[in-house]
Amino acid sequence: MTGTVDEAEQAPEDNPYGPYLTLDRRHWAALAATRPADLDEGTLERLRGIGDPTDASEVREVYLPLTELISLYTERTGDLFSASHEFLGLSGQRTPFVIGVAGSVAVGKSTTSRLLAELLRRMPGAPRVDLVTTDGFLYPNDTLAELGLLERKGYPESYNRRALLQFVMDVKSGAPEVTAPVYSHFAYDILPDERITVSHPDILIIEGLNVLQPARRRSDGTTGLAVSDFFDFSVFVDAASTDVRNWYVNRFLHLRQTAFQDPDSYFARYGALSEPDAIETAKGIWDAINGPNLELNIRPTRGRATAILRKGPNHQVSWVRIRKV
Ligand SMILES: Nc1ncnc2c1ncn2[C@@H]1O[C@H](COP(=O)(O)OP(=O)(O)O)[C@@H](O)[C@H]1O
Ligand SMILES: CC(C)(COP(=O)(O)O)[C@@H](O)C(=O)NCCC(=O)O
Repeated sequence: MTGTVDEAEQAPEDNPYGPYLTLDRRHWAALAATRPADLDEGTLERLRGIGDPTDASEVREVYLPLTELISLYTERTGDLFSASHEFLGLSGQRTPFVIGVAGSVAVGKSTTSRLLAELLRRMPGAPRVDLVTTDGFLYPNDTLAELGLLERKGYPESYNRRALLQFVMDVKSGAPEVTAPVYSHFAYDILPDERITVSHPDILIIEGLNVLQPARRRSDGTTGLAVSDFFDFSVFVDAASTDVRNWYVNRFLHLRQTAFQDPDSYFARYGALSEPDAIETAKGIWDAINGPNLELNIRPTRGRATAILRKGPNHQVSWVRIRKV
C-alpha cells in the first residue's frame, strides 16, 4: 500500500465557516506515523470483510488515529460525567460511550466497526467494547411481506425503529443487561429464538445503514427521538456510489462460490448462476434496492456524523472529515 490518493479523491476545500475540517490522507496518516498498529495479520484477516483489502498500513495510518481520537472523546466525556455529577451532588456509574457507524450496504462498515472495536480494546484501561449491528431490528420477513416492504429491506421503514430506539436508550441509561434480536444473512431473516445480550460495556458500537437517520415526524406534526441522539461519536463510511456498487457485485460473486453453495442458504438459488448471470443479478438487486437506499436515505445523513471516512476505489481512505465541535 502506497498511500497515494487518486486525483478524483482529492480532499475537497473546506468552507472556513462550515462545520467540518477536512484532513487529507497525508495529514491524517502523519498522526500515527510512530505508533505500532499492534494487530497481527491473523487478527486482521479475521476482522476484514469479504473483498476488503484493508492492510496493516491502512490500520496504522487511518484506523489507529481514528481510534486515538475516539479514545480522547471517551476520556473527556468521562471527565465531564464526573464533573457534572460532582456539581449536581450525585453519585452514579458512568454509562456506556456509544459510537454509531453508518454507511451504505457493502461500503465496509463491518470492517471499520470490527477494527475500531479491536483497536479500542487495546487502548489504555483496556475498555470493554461490544458491537451490535442494527440488522437484528429489521422486521421479520413475514412482517415485511405484510407491510409490502420485502423489496425495501434496509430502508428506514423496514426496521422496528421503536425497538431499536428503546434498546439504545436502555444501554445509554446504564441498564445492566439489554438484549437485541439477531439477523442471519444465511436465513435472510430474523432468528426467532436468538438474542444477544449487552452487559453494560464501557463502549458500545452500533453499526447499521440507518443509524444516523433523524427522528421521524409523527402524524400530529411533533418529532420524537432518534438513536443518534444517544451517540457520543459517529462515523460515516463513504465512497463513490459506482465504487460501492462494484464492491457489492464482487462480494456477490464471492458469496456465489461460498455461502450460496449451501443448499440451506436463502440465496442457494443464486449459487448455480453463471458468472455473467450472477453479475446481472447483483446489479439488479443493487439498482432496485441498495443503490436507491444509499441515495435517498443513507448518504443524506452523512453530514450528521462526527467523522466521515471517504474511501477511494481500492477501499483506501483518501480523506477524513471531522466535525469542528
Ligand atoms: N448474503 C450474504 N451472505 C453472507 N454474508 C453477507 C451477505 N450479505 C452481506 N454479508 C455480510 O454481512 C456484513 C454486513 O454487510 P453490509 O450490510 O453490506 O455492510 P458492510 O459491507 O458495509 O459491512 C458483512 O460482513 C458482509 O460480508
Ligand atoms: C441486512 C442489511 C439490510 C443491512 O442491515 P444493517 O445491519 O446495516 O442494519 C443488508 O445487508 C441487506 O441484506 N440488504 C438487503 C438487500 C440485499 O440483499 O442486498
